[in-house]
Amino acid sequence: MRTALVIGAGLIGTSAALTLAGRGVTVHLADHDPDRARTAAALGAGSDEPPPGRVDLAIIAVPPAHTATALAEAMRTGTARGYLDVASVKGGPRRELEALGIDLSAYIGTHPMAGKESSGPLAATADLFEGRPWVLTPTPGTDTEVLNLALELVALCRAVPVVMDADAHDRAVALVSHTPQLISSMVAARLEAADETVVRLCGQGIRDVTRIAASDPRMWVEILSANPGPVADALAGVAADLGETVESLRALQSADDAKRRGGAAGIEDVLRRGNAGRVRVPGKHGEAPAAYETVAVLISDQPGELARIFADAGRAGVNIEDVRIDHSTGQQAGLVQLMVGPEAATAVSAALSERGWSIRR
Ligand SMILES: NC(=O)C1=CN([C@@H]2O[C@H](COP(=O)(O)OP(=O)(O)OC[C@H]3O[C@@H](n4cnc5c(N)ncnc54)[C@H](O)[C@@H]3O)[C@@H](O)[C@H]2O)C=CC1
Ligand SMILES: O=C(O)C(=O)Cc1ccc(O)cc1
Repeated sequence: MRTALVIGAGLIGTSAALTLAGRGVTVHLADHDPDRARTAAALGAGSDEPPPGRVDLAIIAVPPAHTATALAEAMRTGTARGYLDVASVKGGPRRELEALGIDLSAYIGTHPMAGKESSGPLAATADLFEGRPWVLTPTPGTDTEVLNLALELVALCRAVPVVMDADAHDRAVALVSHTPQLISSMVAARLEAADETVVRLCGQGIRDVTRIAASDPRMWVEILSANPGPVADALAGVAADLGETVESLRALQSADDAKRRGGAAGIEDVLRRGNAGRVRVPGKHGEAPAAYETVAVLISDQPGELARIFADAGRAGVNIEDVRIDHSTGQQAGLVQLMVGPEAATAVSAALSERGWSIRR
């Protein structure tokens, strides 16, 4: 692929454009808000001038409700050899395109399983898709050349291609993405009216559970509106667990021993099923989840502290797999949790202690 046109210079479009531009592809950026295309161009994601001729690949990265019309318009003008979209739902946009009576052989629906709670070009990063699944939904009518262009994009982004049927994709993301978004929002919504003295006790657990509650509601209304049935089914499963858990908790307040035992068993059951589900969540590059060890290091709240820890761990030859920062309210200190392979935990603790860091294991 030598040339690409990205339509929709937001988080996903600009991230793909940054990656392609960094790998030598000539990228053009378009957005119905010209400021967005200009910002993406200023970040090094390509040019905000229209392409001089036909490009190899047009990437449509606009909100789901606008995806089919943006695709149809680009296809009508013959902008590219191949066309793909990245919308979070796949069945709806395809059916809309079919209803418009357009020849879909040059189109493939795709979905990178990577994103963020923030949107727009300023949130984009060139490594957003690295190691993440990128779903491709070819049909028997998809041109091989177009499938190959999509595979090339996925490879350039160092993502992992996963071929699926569009409707199977929508049922899958209802469970692993759309329902979690709603649950995260619902947990965070409980905090809206909570007293400040309560909110200041928030620790890492609620931060983890509510990160995606910061996502753009308009975008999510569009995503959920395009996948309501599968999401309602998945959410009904959660609602059943919620109902049973409330009953178990009420039983724990009973004066009757047997009822209390039943309540504890109910709670234990949902927690154990949670453990069993959690171990199935794949690790960093899609492989089985790694059992990392956590080394917690106390840092003072000063510029450059994190860089010093990383440099000291690097000097000890240790690969940091993941990192988390706990800020203590009202204190000029925080706890950095370094996730490392089990074989590296002792070495990194020793090396950091030697350099004067305070370790909490
Ligand atoms: N945000 C996320 O984490 C993920 C989003 N997606 C999908 O990627 C697509 C884009 O999402 P984001 O980049 O997050 O949104 P965004 O809000 O950051 O960017 C969307 C851009 O499209 C532009 N736009 C809207 N309608 C347009 C039109 N008709 N023509 C040209 N430009 C238009 C907007 O001005 C905006 O700059 C959506 O379909 C979303 O479902 C896929 C994976 C992850
Ligand atoms: O922020 C995260 O971790 C996400 O998982 C974001 C996300 C949002 C929408 C998608 O269609 C795919 C991924």
